[in-house]
Amino acid sequence: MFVLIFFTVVLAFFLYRLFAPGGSRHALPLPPGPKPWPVVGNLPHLGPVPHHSLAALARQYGPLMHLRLGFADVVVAASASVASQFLKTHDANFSSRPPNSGAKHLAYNYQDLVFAPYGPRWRMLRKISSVHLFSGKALDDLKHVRQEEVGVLAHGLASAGSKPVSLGQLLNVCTVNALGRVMVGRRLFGDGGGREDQKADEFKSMVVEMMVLAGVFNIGDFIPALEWLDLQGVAGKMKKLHKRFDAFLTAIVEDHKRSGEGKHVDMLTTLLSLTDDADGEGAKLTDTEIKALLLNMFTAGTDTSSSTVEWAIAELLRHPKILAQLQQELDQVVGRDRLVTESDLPNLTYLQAVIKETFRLHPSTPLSLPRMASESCEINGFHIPKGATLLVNVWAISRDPAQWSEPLEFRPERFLPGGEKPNVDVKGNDFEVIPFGAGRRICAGMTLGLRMVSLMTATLVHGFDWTLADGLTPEKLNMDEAYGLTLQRAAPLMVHPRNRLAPHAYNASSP
Ligand code: HEM
Repeated sequence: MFVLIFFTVVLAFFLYRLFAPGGSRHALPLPPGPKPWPVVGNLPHLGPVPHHSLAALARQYGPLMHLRLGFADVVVAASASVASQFLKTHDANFSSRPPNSGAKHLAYNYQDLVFAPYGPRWRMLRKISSVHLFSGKALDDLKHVRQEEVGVLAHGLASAGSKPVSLGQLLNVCTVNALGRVMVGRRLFGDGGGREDQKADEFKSMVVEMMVLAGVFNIGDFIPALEWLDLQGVAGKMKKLHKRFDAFLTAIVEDHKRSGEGKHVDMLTTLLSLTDDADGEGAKLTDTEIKALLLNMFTAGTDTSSSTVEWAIAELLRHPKILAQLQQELDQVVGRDRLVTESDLPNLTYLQAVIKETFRLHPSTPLSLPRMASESCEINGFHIPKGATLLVNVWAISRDPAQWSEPLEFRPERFLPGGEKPNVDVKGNDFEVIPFGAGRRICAGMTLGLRMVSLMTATLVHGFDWTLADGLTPEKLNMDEAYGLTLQRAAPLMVHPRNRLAPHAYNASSP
């Protein structure tokens, strides 16, 4: 076995040197970067938390770096201006994603929206989700669903009693149920009221496992000759996890077909009813494509939003003056007689600054999602080879001291009039803070994500005072990040809520 592996790697290495993607033979140089090791290249440089290691490397080699991971060319953007070169000036060329084991084993072999190659099928899937889920009209039509689910969360917290609550877990149930009602016409878990629910715990752990696996730099993706060996066991774990997700999604789709189409007004009914010539949307979707789309929404759309709110509350607990100022704004605009609604959000200026500042310091996907160069091109005088993977270190960009004063400080005021970035938003226009990415493949669910994150944060801050469990003081709160494609807290936030509104405000009208 050892001899076989040895010769496979050596052969692959020499074939690679022979047919290497033009970088070294090109007139322009490749961007600078750390010297790669033989065969594995710069994989060892990535360390346990790649966005941290890549940020440190960028300080040494500059905001546009070239790495060789195994046999793959990888370029890393670590400043706002370099990111805008890739995602604005050269966006069309970087609108596909590189092949990877996650797309193959977890996302139904690229049949989903997140990993679909840029082209007609991606356009069709993106259009379907834009029209039925994310358009202004679709979002407004379903705003009562989000408000009801956030109301159920507040009701559960108001009756939490003396036991501490795991805030991230409850927020996750809230986002999954809100999305579940929109996507498949029903809640997926329990009553959403804050009691423990084994199925919900299991689902969250599946999503987190998916993000952890998808975040692993899998050797087989970068050294194809070694793919079959699955050295880190990643592909094996992905296949097992895929079976669990598939069973979960198949049950939902079959149940929906059985319970009679036309009864529900939800996205799954619409997807099942599309025909080949359906209203210009292009094609009938197969059951696999439908399951892949549901999988995207339930994974890309839940943990990202709920963990952002968990980070926001953790920051506010560490900054009591900012928390008090936000509560004051909420009391002024909403009063103490009812919960926040989505219609209040445009009137909550300080809340918006707090949300932006949370996204700046804790972007849910710190390395965004990878893109790929469809053709070779020139950026800032460097050669970017065809097929190179692009990583945008959005985490490093939004902590860049060249752009932000005291970048590690949580200071929402920087986004207010008179602050250093009064007109900057997080929607992909201002490259110094791009938590949702930018360009053609910007997050499809950005508007929904922003509304959910804002509504949940506002409701938690307005509805409750908070203390940390086990007598922990805010200064001692662990703010470490766990490893994965998404930015989880290493230690879940355990807290005690204390009601601050009139008792009737918490009486959620359960649908
Ligand atoms: C806090 C909330 C969220 C954040 C920070 C976030 C972040 C991101 C990022 C960085 C990307 C990659 C963009 C790029 O390549 O430039 C992405 C893609 C995507 N997101 Fe989100 N996301 C969030 C919420 C959601 C929600 C609520 C949904 C759906 C329910 C969603 C669905 C998607 C999909 C489908 C894609 C792939 C788009 C494509 O490839 O065309 N996301 N998201």
